[in-house]
Amino acid sequence: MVNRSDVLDRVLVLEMVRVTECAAMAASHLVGRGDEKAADAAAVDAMRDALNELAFDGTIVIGEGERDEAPMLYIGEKVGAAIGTGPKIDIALDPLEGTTITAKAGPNALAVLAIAEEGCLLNAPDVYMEKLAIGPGYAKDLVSLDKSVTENVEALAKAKGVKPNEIIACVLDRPRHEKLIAELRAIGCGVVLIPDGDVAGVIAVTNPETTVDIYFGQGGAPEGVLAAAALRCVGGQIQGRLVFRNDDERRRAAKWGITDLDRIYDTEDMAKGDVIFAATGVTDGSLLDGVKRLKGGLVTTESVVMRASSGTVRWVRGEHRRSDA
Ligand SMILES: O=P(O)(O)OC[C@H]1O[C@](O)(COP(=O)(O)O)[C@@H](O)[C@@H]1O
Ligand SMILES: [Mn+2]
Repeated sequence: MVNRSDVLDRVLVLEMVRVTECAAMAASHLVGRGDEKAADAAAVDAMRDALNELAFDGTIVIGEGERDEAPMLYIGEKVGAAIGTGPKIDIALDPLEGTTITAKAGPNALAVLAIAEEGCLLNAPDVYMEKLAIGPGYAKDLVSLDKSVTENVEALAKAKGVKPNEIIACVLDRPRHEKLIAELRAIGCGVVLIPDGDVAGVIAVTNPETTVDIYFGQGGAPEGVLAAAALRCVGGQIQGRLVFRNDDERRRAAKWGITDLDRIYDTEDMAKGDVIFAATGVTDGSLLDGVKRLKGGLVTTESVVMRASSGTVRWVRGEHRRSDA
């Protein structure tokens, strides 16, 4: 028998898509307009309004930044229409993952959201995180951030029954990754360089339709938690280690109760319990198509929503006819 809280949870799954759709449609007006801030602000506004319609007591744990630097959807902000009465939900979000991509009309910009019961999502500070991810079906800890890049590629190649030079790695195209890319190329790996958007980059390792086998490199820690939430639902492994460049960043970590600065977090450490992950494409990408504004005022969206407890993944195509879509 389905109990009441299950029904609520299931309704919430589809409501998540409404939230990411709203953010993606708002940002889509600014695709290719060269204004990252305006695109982000539009997505943030729309996502916050949509979250505030939902019957829960939500707390942002991964958001737009700390209270003094983000006017909305800051870490610790309460959202929802049932604050104090509804179920307590922790929320990790990136209303526009790929602000630069959106400004330049590049690929893979997403509106992203993950929710879980209180305490299930890592309170990651907004610093870099070194990431390593592989798809589903491999032994736990087959690869590790404690091993070298070459050792990890060799271990994965052996498990796949291929040669190391047949492995395809995805890496953010940044000067800080020069050594990493050189090491991958020295083994003969294919390196897919992405301009931005490592949430989609990490998820690509789980998708049989992409050629990507492994994800390497440093990106935002918040994006690491969001990617971990997705991998909890579809399988695959991610490891992350926070990267601190100065004392201010170390202080931020302390503020969120992080004392072991060298800790390696695995998928469950970042997102445990019954996690729900939702994303809507803003621009076309490896995971989702972007928002399309068709003749006659029809607006289409493509979204995905997934749930860790059941492993169900739903692809949702939306047609929006409201004049303000
Ligand atoms: O651009 P940087 O500083 O290398 O940071 C990398 C991070 O920025 C992004 O490329 C884009 O994130 P935002 O659009 O949210 O700023 C993330 O996917 C990635 O984790
Ligand atoms: Mn982002």
